[in-house]
Amino acid sequence: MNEKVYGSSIDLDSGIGAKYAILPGDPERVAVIAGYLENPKPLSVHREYTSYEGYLDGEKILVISTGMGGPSATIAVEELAMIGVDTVIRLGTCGGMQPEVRSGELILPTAAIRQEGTTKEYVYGEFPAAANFDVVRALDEAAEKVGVKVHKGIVQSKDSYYGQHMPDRMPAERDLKEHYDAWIRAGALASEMECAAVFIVSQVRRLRAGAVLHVIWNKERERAGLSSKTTRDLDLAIQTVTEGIRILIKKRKRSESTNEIQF
Ligand SMILES: O=P(O)(O)O[C@H]1O[C@H](CO)[C@@H](O)[C@H]1O
Ligand SMILES: O=c1cc[nH]c(=O)[nH]1
Repeated sequence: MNEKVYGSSIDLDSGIGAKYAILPGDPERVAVIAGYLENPKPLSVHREYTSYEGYLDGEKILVISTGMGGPSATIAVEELAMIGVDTVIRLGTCGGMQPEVRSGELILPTAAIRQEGTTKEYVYGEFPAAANFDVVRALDEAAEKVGVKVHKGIVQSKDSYYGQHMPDRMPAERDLKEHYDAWIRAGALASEMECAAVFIVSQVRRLRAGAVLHVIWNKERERAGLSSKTTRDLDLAIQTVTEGIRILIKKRKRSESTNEIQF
C-alpha cells in the first residue's frame, strides 16, 4: 500500500528534509502564508491539501492546508510525521466565546476540548488534547515581539460548524446548547474545529504541536449587546507563527550544540 495515498504529503518523499509545518485549514491561505517565507515554492494540490515549501533562517518549512475538521487534519499530520516533520503549528480562525476576546486578537490554545469524533479513534476520552509547552512558549514570546494581543487557554474543537452557530435547527439542540454553555461557564476562550485532532495525533506520534488562532468574530459579545466586528486579516497571526518558528529553530540549534535532549 502506498501510505501517502490520501496525501497531504502527497508526493512528498521522506527526503524532503523539513522539520516544521504550518497548518492552515483553508487551501487558499497556503500561498499567502508561504509569501512570508524565503523562496516559497508550490509543491502539490490534492483534495483539501495544498502545499508549499519555503525557508526561515535557512530551515525548510512546509505549509499545508488541512481542510475543515478532525478527519482531514489528522491525515495531514500523520503524513507529515511519515516524512520527518516533528513540529506542527495550526494557523486558523476561531470565534470568540468570552466577552474579553475581541475580533482581531489571537488565541494561543494550551489545550482543546475534544468535542469531535476523530480523536476517539486514537485514544480514550480521558486523555487531554494539549499543546506542546515549548511551542506555546515560543508562540507567546513571538506574539509579544509582534505586538499583538493574545489570550492563552482552552478552545473548543467541534465537528459541526452549524451545530455551533445554528443549534436550534438540530434535533440535538438541547445537548449542543448545554455543552456550549458549560464550556463558556468553564472559561473556554474560542471555538474552532481542528486543534483537538492536531494535538492528539501529534501527541500519539510524538510531534510537538501548537496553534495560533485569529479571532474573526465573537457571537457571544453580539448576544450580550457588545460591539463585535468581523475581521479576516490574518497578517498578525502569520507573523506570530513565523516568528515563533524562528524562536524554535534558534532554541533547537542551541540545544543541539550543547547536546541537550529535545524530546
Ligand atoms: O480558518 P480555519 O483554519 O479553516 O479554521 C476554522 O474555520 C473553519 C470553519 O469556518 C474551520 O476549519 C475552523 O476550525
Ligand atoms: O465561530 C467560528 C469561527 C471560525 N471557526 C469556527 O469553527 N467557528
